[in-house]
Amino acid sequence: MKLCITGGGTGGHLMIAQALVEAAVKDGHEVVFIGSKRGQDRKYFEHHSSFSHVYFLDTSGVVNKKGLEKIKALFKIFLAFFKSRKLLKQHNIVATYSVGGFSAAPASFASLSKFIPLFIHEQNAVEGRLNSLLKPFAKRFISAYDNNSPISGYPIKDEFFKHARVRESLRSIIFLGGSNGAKAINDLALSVAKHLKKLNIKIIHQAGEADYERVKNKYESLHVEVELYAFTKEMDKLISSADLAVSRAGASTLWELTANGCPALFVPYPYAAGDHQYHNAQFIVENNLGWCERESEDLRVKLLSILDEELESKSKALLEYSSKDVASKMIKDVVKVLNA
Ligand SMILES: CC(=O)N[C@H]1[C@@H](OP(=O)(O)OP(=O)(O)OC[C@H]2O[C@@H](n3ccc(=O)[nH]c3=O)[C@H](O)[C@@H]2O)O[C@H](CO)[C@@H](O)[C@@H]1O
Repeated sequence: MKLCITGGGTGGHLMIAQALVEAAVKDGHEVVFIGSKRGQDRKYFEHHSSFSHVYFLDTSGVVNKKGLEKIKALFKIFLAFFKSRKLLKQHNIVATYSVGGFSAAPASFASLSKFIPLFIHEQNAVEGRLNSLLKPFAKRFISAYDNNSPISGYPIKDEFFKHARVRESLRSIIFLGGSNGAKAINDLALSVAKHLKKLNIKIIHQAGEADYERVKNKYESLHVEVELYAFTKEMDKLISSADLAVSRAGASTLWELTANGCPALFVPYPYAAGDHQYHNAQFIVENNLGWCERESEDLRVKLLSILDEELESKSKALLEYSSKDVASKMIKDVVKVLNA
């Protein structure tokens, strides 16, 4: 099968594209990527990837623009739409998988215009604008938050499953600020550091590049030992070694914690589009799998109350909730739909 994967902008979308291309190539399929010159698409796939061909078109976001800027962005998408149509024809593409983001627009519309089946993966509990627009025309709309989704679960790396374990007691806690770090989570960690030391609870902390030095100095002045990172490539190992997490509610991190069985207090990024991080976290809370508190609330009080909570039942429930091999199931599903 010759497949096109389209979309990107941020790591959240591109990680799904990566999981899908790896699963497709493993099954012997050929995959082409159509993304944008803007955002992180190039950083992810320009030099090393499993795609047979990668294309970065001249597109930019539309949603947050006004007036002339919006018209310019729409016109670029219009031109990229024709370019995408040519690419789909040139590579004999039989199906397109969109992972969302503005860069998915040209190839998604081009696929529909050529009656090439369109599949969509939505990462968040609140649908992105483009995904909502395209949903009625898609063959499949995959979402980990929708119990009626044809495939359940979220595509994440196997490593998080390999080291999964049931948490029975609280001996270590990990603070996670997402790819850029989060000042609110850093401040919370510092405000409870001495208390955690007294309770003999080890602290692991990913503070982000921008706030790293400040956080490091503060821990030193508090005389609290900490395993501190600005950014880590060993997230699976760090999460596995923790019994509780305090984390932003970006989709990948949330599902990585779930797959690993690590209960978490989520502190959503308040400015995410459509407040989607809050709704991602609410999904966890409603299913009794973890906790969520807004940045504006008293995070310290909330966290201290969670330290006394029983972790085992939540950890077990998380493990039961997560599904393995989701990317592979998504690729096999495309083949099934095409052969139906
Ligand atoms: C600010 C914002 O709008 N972020 C959005 C962005 O998330 P963003 O990509 O920032 O965050 P996610 O939590 O989805 O993913 C972060 C990824 O980076 C990894 N990581 C992070 C830190 C580190 O030191 N090392 C490391 O490897 C994590 O393990 C995870 O795999 O896209 C997601 C999917 O659409 C959304 O849910 C998020 O709301």
